[in-house]
Amino acid sequence: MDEYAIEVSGLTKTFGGTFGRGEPHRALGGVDLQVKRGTVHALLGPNGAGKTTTVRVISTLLKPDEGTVTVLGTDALADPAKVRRSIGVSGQYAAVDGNLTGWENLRMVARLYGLKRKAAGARADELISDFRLSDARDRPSRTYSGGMRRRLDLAGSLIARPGVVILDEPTTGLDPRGRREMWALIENLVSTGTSVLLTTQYLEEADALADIITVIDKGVVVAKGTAAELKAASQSTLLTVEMAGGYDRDRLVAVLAEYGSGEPYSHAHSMAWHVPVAHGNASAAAIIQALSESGMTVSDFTVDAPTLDDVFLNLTSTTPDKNEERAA
Ligand SMILES: Nc1ncnc2c1ncn2[C@@H]1O[C@H](COP(=O)(O)OP(=O)(O)OP(=O)(O)O)[C@@H](O)[C@H]1O
Repeated sequence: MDEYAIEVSGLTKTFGGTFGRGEPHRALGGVDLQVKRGTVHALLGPNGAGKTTTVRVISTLLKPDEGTVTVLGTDALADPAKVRRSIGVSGQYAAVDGNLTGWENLRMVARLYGLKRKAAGARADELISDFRLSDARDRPSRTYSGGMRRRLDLAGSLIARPGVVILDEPTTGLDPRGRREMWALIENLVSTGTSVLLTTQYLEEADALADIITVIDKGVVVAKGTAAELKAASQSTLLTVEMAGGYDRDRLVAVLAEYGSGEPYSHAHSMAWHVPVAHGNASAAAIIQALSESGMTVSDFTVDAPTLDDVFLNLTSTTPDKNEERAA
């Protein structure tokens, strides 16, 4: 048996530019991804990183320009129908008919999968109960909360007991409680041996759920590993300096870049600058001294362990834009 539930190699996809209309946009620039059987793998990236494009290719809804996709040992490009039968896909935009009750929605999907009337009803009963929708089973699903609709959508993707489940941003737009409920369901799913690939913009979500995280930005993989490995590989501490009054931005960035161990960055309209530093206080002291020698006054500074968001920002803010590169 293959070690991987999903194996993706060298995926590229460029949109647009057909019939002379619009500039072509390279959404994927050679993505590799391996999801081990029985694990949760998070594809993490900011808006427009290429997450949905990747999962659409894996789900056989979109053909890549180049690359290979294997799902449970089947070549997805050669035999998409077989792959479709072995995966469940649950999307950002829940495929739920609001006029049908939760139970009717599930029974309809089960019928579409070819289950006989009685078996379809029984499977719907089972999933309604597993997904804690019993109280709402006979209400039109348009009356459901966002969290309930997501649960119903996820339940629908599990009708045929797929070995691989792909979840595209399963908790975007949910409140913290809805998010945690979804996490519990996903953990439960994987405990039964299902392999899960989920896309997310939330590092916290990847941290909570995923065995392995692949970070993608502008269509390229920028990091891969366990949450702990990503945090350890990202520079261990972050120096923040607050600048007093006017300062020479280019010189400041040059000093931070020289002594820091990563790209300096600043949030919009802020006098504070951040740079990862490899040697904690020693690097911080060297930077403050160098800034002072260059005539720039630091009004305040802190040396902190990076937050998860800082790790993410640091990883994704330095990715070269393949489209800009090509245009240059
Ligand atoms: N059908 C399409 N035609 C043209 N461009 C597209 C198409 N689909 C996606 N893109 C572009 O490809 C890039 C990657 O999009 P994709 O939806 O995969 O990103 P994402 O990481 O899923 O983002 P989000 O978190 O916003 O859903 C974006 O720049 C997007 O505008």
